[in-house]
Amino acid sequence: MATRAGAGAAVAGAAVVAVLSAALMLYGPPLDAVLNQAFPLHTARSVMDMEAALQLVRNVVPPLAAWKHKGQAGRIGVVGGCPEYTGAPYFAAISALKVGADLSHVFTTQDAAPVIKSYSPELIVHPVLDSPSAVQDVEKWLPRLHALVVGPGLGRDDVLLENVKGILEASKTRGIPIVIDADGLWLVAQQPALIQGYQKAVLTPNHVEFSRLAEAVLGDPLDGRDRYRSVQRLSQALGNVTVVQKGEQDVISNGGQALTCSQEGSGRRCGGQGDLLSGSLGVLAHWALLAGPEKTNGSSPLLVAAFGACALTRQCARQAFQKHGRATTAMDMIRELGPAFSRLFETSAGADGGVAPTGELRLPQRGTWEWEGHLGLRGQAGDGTQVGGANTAFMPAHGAGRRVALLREWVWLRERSEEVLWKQVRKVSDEVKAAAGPARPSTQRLTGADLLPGAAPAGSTRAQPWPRGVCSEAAEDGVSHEVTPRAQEPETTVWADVTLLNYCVYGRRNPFSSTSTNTCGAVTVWFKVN
Ligand SMILES: NC(=O)C1=CN([C@@H]2O[C@H](COP(=O)(O)OP(=O)(O)OC[C@H]3O[C@@H](n4cnc5c(N)ncnc54)[C@H](OP(=O)(O)O)[C@@H]3O)[C@@H](O)[C@H]2O)[C@@H](O)CC1
Ligand SMILES: Nc1ncnc2c1ncn2[C@@H]1O[C@H](COP(=O)(O)OP(=O)(O)OP(=O)(O)O)[C@@H](O)[C@H]1O
Repeated sequence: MATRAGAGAAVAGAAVVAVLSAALMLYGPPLDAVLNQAFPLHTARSVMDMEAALQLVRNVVPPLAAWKHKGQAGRIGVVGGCPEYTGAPYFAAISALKVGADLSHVFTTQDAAPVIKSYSPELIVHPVLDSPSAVQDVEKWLPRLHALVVGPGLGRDDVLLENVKGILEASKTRGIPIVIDADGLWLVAQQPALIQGYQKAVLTPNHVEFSRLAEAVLGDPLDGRDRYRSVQRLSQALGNVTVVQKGEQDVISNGGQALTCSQEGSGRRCGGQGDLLSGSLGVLAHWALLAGPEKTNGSSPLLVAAFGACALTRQCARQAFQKHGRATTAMDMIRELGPAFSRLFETSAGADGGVAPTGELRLPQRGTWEWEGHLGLRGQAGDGTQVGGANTAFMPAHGAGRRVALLREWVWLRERSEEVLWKQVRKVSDEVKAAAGPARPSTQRLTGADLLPGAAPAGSTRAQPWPRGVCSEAAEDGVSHEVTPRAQEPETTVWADVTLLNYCVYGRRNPFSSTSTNTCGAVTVWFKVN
């Protein structure tokens, strides 16, 4: 697992504010390989471990697509909330939506329901949990739900816990993935048989909840010296349910495999972070099980999902803390879910139509990986000789979404100078021309035929910059293209010391500008981080 410090060391000091797409391998290495490197716990994790595990998560994220209908990306149910705790189920349910579920239901008590509804019109809130017919009321919805999150803000009222017991039994019968957190874990500690052997369950205990479970199930208090072993033992004793022990590092195990997540978070421990995690995990668990071990290279989908949710929560914490410091609350973290998700799990080079995210350049280890990036230019697009001005790219996304992602990619190399970059591009261009003939520029209206399949260097993970035809469709799709105000651009700066390997350029008249001389274009560059 990566430490950001490690990444920071590799990129220290500087200056690329960019959105560059990481052309990572479609499938990462087998999780076993990651796991083998992930322990012992006290060893520092490398960027490669981090990237490998994150890549497995990326593999299970479904593409956004025009042909999909509402609900296909996930319908999640949160069972929890009581008059005292209305925030927790809200945090979990809204997090599920923001991670990408289409619909998020909350099953709560009659008193808590209007309060939770009042927080958000986006949640579907059922005031049923304290009703005598609670189990049947929830059961009616189960066929439509892809995952349940049980416990946030539930409290410990006996009637509610009894109802939740019935809901758990009904959900298990239907094979629904269940994330159990907070007071749901209290219930499990009282009656471990409830989830014994149910391998679609994920438990997400904090320190106290873990100790309680360990005592109940293993008869031991927590062995703080060997968290990995404790988590593994608890998981095994429960029949290989997945356990996520949250803490300074999150330790995840299904009894066989184990993984740690030490993604940089923040020092702020405000309440609600666990709710964000459990709601996010509900969605990721559904996606991962749907994708299956094929997409996780044979490894446990729930382990991968849990890792993804931990990394995401911690990334939200980190981003929120950068903005709000000590004042950070769970809501601030939830607002970061979109950008954090993009940063960790979406790449503009994704073959499945994901719109390019905003975010920082994710740098690989020095000297090891090859990347593809897209550098925008305005001015005379083409052979790269007249560049300057705003550095804006219309970058076609791929696949079904057919949207044009407008990216403002500001690239500074060392001196924060575009000119340095373009000198590099020209230099590489000359080398490429010498070796293989010129890249063919186009300043015409872009059509599929104008796409320049610049030769990817040997071993490139993508054969050509983007699929033929997509650009022309994108240009004609009538989407309105707005320039993102600069102020909204991410301010993250990272240093890239790169060697450019190859590039190709395309350009066309800018259909969104009244100035006839204004062209826009993009260049795909393959480069290596030194
Ligand atoms: N806005 C809302 O509606 C929110 C509602 N929430 C809901 O509240 C309900 C109760 O959940 P809970 O976590 O407060 O109860 P529980 O597990 O009994 O802990 C009690 C005590 O254990 C300790 N302690 C806790 N963590 C620890 C750690 N890592 N390491 C060490 N010690 C630790 C700490 O003890 P202290 O330090 O105070 O002595 C703590 O006070 C539950 O339904 C939840 O969903 C929350 O989601 C937040 C937002
Ligand atoms: N010391 C820490 N350093 C960094 N991240 C942490 C630390 N402790 C917990 N976290 C992260 O915070 C998130 C929530 O964990 P936490 O232990 O706060 O859960 P919780 O007590 O169940 O939360 P809630 O307040 O929602 O009930 C997890 O993603 C975890 O990785």
